[in-house]
Amino acid sequence: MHQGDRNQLAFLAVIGSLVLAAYFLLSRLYYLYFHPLASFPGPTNAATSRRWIYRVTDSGFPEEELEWLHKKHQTSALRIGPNELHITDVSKYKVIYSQANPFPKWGEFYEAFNSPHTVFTEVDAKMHKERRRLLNPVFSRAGVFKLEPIIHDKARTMIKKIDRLREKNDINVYDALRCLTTEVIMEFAFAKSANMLEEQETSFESWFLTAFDAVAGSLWKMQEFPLLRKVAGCLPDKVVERLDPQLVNVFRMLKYAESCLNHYEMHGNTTSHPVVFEDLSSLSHKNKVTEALDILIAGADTTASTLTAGMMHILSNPKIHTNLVNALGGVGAYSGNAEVFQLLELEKIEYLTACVKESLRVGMAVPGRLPRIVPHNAQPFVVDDKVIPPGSIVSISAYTMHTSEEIWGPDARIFNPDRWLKPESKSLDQYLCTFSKGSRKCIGQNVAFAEVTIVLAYFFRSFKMALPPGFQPPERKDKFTMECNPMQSIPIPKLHRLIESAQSPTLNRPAIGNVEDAEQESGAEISSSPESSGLVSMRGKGRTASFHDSSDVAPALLRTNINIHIHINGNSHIHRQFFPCILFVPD
Ligand code: HEM
Repeated sequence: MHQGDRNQLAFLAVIGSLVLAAYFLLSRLYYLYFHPLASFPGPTNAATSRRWIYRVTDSGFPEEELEWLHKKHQTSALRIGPNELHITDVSKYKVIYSQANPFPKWGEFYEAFNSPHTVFTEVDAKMHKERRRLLNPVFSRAGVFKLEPIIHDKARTMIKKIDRLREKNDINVYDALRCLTTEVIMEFAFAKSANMLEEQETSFESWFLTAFDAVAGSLWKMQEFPLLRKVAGCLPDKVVERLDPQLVNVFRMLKYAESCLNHYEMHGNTTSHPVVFEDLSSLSHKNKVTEALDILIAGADTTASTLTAGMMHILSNPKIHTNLVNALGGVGAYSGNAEVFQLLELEKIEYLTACVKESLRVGMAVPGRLPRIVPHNAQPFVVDDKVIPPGSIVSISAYTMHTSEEIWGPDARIFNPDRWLKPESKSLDQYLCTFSKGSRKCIGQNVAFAEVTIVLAYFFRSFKMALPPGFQPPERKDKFTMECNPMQSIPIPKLHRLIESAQSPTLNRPAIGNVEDAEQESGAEISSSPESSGLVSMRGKGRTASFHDSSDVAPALLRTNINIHIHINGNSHIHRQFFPCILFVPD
């Protein structure tokens, strides 16, 4: 190359870099000072690039970070992306997620689920309405009653297996529940079950759960790198498998869904209950498979994580535990006779329903953002006396709704079934946002409600249960739906440890009501540190955990058998946890 050519290339490289630098600088200036959302407070990095929210989302449980930032900036409309606000004004929930005029779903977010035009991902209101009309009957209350025998059948299989294994093997309750809920929805969506509950002789492991974890694990990456998603979508399966071996199970899952549809198309519905395929006859083969698979993914882990969280909370408070067992007629009342547990009967047990609702509230399986676009040609959307420009992306999280003291009172974060049993409690239903609200609310909520009710009844009538002393809870992970970090899932300890736990004074103690009591109980020191914006800081012996406020600390102490060492850094990197480990105490 001539010297002249080299000079020219160097010149072009310098100009290119300058143009790029000017572009970044100008776009930063635009987003910070001239964008329609420029006047809304939030972290600077969030205003200029979406990387900030991807990073926070990927960190595990973004809602706590957002809550802290709302407090820090003293705002109900926090800027969390160049064009996105997170809202905490709870009165606006029904405006965004309304029945008559809902704000439309933000397409880019839902594209990452890689299931275009299903009832869950469809952005176009008309097309969504049409698909929902097809599916509504099978998800109705009448449809759920027809599905009820399947739930009993699967619950009995699970209980029997736990009973068989509990003396010799560790049992992971979270996995057991995931197998159960997946199988129920499979029967419902595919007219066939993969027999996950019995897949392994001595555990509840299943290739299907591995596939689920792979799907959930890749979701935020798919959000962050839409190009990667598009490229991966064009590559042959074999190449994708090579790039990410975990995806083998995902393809296996797709193939399984397809084989179920083929079976259904050849033999028709051979079950005694309605199945989703029946309502989808007008769709193409491919769309039927995607819809059924989406319903399976939407309904399986969500219900299992709610159940797991609910059981942990119930077991962590002896009073609630005893009340529930008594309301159900005592442990051992289950005699293997399914008649005892008919849903209609169970729904009359007020304390059980209260525990179900509280499990759905506190153990919300979809705690995070459900992003929507502020519509044009509508009433101005005003938060903090500021009009939010049409075209902006907004959301109010279930986490925000369910931790609101304005709605639930000072014990908003505490698992308290009694809140549902007061004369005025009926009005609280409108604030239970676990399933979202309006025209895009969960179509499977009747199914989920039935499953949680029936399975809690089976567990608490079949076994004496207790949390083990001093176990390490797994990290809570929000991957759109709540997951336990599989690496940290703790198995149920073997029988010789049950005696120890049954004698543990912690398990018989009433809930500790406040920080002073908690300090006394634990011998640990609890303090509020100003640099962490009122978050609770606590030092003691043992392991590390973090809590958002003092009301969280007391029940946590009880649950974790106290010797915990809590510290919170200025950045409020918080790991609040729930516990998939439950002991089965022999009668
Ligand atoms: C405790 C269990 C469950 C929770 C917490 C839950 C939560 C939710 C939430 C929050 C949404 C709205 C999502 C959004 O706006 O992006 C939703 C939608 C949906 N859920 Fe559920 N769900 C549960 C169980 C189920 C079950 C059992 C099924 C199926 C059998 C199901 C199927 C669906 C479907 C198909 C949608 C999309 C509805 C639409 O957009 O019209 N879910 N769910």
